[in-house]
Amino acid sequence: MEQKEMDQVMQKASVLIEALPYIQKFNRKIIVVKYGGSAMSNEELQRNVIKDVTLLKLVGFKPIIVHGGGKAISKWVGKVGKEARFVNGLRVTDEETMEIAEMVLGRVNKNLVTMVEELGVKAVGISGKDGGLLKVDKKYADGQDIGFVGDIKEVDPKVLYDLLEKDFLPIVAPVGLDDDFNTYNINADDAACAIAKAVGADKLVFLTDIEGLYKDINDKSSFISRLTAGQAEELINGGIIGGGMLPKLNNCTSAIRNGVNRVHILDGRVPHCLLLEIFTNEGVGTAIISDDEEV
Ligand SMILES: NC(=[NH2+])NCCC[C@H](N)C(=O)O
Repeated sequence: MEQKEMDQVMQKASVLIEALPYIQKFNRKIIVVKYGGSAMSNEELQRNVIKDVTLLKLVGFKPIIVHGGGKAISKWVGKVGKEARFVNGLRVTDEETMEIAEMVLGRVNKNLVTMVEELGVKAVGISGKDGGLLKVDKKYADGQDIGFVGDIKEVDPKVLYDLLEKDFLPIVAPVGLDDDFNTYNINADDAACAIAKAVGADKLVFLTDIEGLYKDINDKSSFISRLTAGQAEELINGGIIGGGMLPKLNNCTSAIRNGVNRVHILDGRVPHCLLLEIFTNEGVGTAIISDDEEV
């Protein structure tokens, strides 16, 4: 073999060897993946995400996917001649909108199941209604009634444990029931976070539309690769984190405070970001770790 070829072979081998300690460490561990945003927008990105999650499963992790509806809910709401309305980023959800959201999420859910099945892994798609997984209260936006938007008040993880034990890959659509068995739409980030806490996940991963956290959003060199939950709370309290990132980061710290080992914010637009984050030392996104770990 020529030297150049030899180098290439060694490079490939070292990538695989770098993964070894993580494969050992996360064996049989639960990892919750929130799948939403742009990573859902085209089929190629979808297949990449599904391949990554399936690979995680095949090397011995126990992944759970919690997904959103992407742009599809607004599209279908528009098709029936309704205008999508949001208050503080929350979709105003009347009965008809809820009906559409549940249908769209059901379809997205089964598409994801199909993609996993195509790769030879058994997946089961459920919503938060199944097995009483997600119980909600009605949520208000600044005191305003925004319809069937739910705040998770209780998670019963039994159905997920049963599926994992039987070696199925659970795929969850964020829909839940209130005490009167009305149907509610739930923010997928909130659902993923609540589920990760309830099942005692080792990792919670958010696939988002940004690279991760920045100290200064206008300065690309201020990217934060790792920080502790305490440091994240300092950023939150210091008003450094704005807009859509704030609720996400609150979910991250809440997960760590409730027993999840690490939370990762990844750019879902980067192909195979999940594998790059989990199987390499440096990762590609932002890892939020517990306070007793070293940054
Ligand atoms: N963004 C980072 N610094 N990531 C580090 C990831 C380390 C390791 N692969 C893990 O999953 O825990």
